[in-house]
Amino acid sequence: SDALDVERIREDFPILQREFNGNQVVYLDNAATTQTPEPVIESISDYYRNYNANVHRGIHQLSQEASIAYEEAHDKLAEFIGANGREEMVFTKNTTESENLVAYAWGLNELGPGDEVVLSEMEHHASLVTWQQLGKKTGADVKYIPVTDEGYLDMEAAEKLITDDTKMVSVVHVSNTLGTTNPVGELADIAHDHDSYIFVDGAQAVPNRPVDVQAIDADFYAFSGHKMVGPTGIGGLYGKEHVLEEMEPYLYGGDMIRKVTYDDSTWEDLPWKFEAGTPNIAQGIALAAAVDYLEDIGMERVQRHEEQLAEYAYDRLTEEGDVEIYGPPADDRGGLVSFNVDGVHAHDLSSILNDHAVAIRAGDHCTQPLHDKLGIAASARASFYIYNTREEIDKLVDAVDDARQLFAQ
Ligand SMILES: Cc1ncc(COP(=O)(O)O)c(CN[C@@H](CS)C(=O)O)c1O
Repeated sequence: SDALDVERIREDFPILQREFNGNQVVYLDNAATTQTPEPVIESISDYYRNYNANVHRGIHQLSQEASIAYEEAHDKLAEFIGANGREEMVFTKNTTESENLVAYAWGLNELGPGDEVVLSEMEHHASLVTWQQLGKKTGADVKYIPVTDEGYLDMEAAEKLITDDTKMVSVVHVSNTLGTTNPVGELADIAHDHDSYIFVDGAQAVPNRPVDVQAIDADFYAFSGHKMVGPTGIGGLYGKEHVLEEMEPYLYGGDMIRKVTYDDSTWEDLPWKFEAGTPNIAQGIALAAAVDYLEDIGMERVQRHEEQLAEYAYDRLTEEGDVEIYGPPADDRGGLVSFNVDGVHAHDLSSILNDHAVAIRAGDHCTQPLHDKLGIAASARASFYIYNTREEIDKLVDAVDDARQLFAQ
């Protein structure tokens, strides 16, 4: 069948065999971070065991091998997201650093009073706080595209908010709280009609579905390796080559320079101009192994699997009539559900679920303003990935029922 082989995949994740209080772990916190399969773990060990060296073409064999592997990882990630090549694929620590890189390397130099940055009300703090603070530093105004009651962006409002004063639109591709998929291609068109850049936060999209940054026509696109079965400490910033060429470096130091004198310096080619100092070499190489792992499954299959689980979870969780789920309908959301159970605080719920070895997230998921807008202090969130099953969702629902019995009397 065209479905992915979950049982085969689960064999690559020994952590899923762990048991707490006699219960096998049910890991449903994949929007926070995903687990790491053996081939990715092995790629890290293999690097340190067999060809650990500093990169950028030292003159000895080990450095050559490490340099080539690290550089070719850029090619693989570029291809994975539809970029033209490594020149458009900067490795960063994570999505947060990618947002900050553009805010400081571009925003600080280009924004000033009278300029506007347009965000959405569902932005993650990585984008929202970054551009909010850049606005304060530069005098630029920050505006927010409203989110409708159904959890979608109000596109009529977006058309009005994005004007010739807009210099940057920064929007999330898939919301980590609502599960909404935003029309980022349409937003890119609107932004470009007004000569604005668009930055797309793809932290919850690159791991979960096919992404083509050129089809979207994003000027910048960010993602994190640890959310796509890669290690922590590595992420990506896609930028159109001509845009990155015009940008000043973000961090200065070794590797990012071409010539240095006491008076001035010149910069390396892209993407190295934005990768100062010794990079996370093993993590970059392992991120390429993560791409191999996901491409072996197929991103269309990954997306379909996750979305079917989210739909099943939505339907099961709402059977009792006392659960509110935030965001779009069951059949129009990414692989996560954020919810509350009447009479049970999200933190109490997650604690009871933990007694059942069911791992979810509770809190604001780094979208506090959105929670304020929803009128809730916190929500519980279950997020699914390639190794989750319907049986695990049944365990989630049973544990929720246990909490309901305990708290909602
Ligand atoms: C949409 C979105 N944008 C940016 C980030 C930040 O990713 P970093 O790798 O931490 O830099 C995240 C990570 N969201 C985690 C931690 S708050 C979650 O539990 O939802 C995200 O979901």
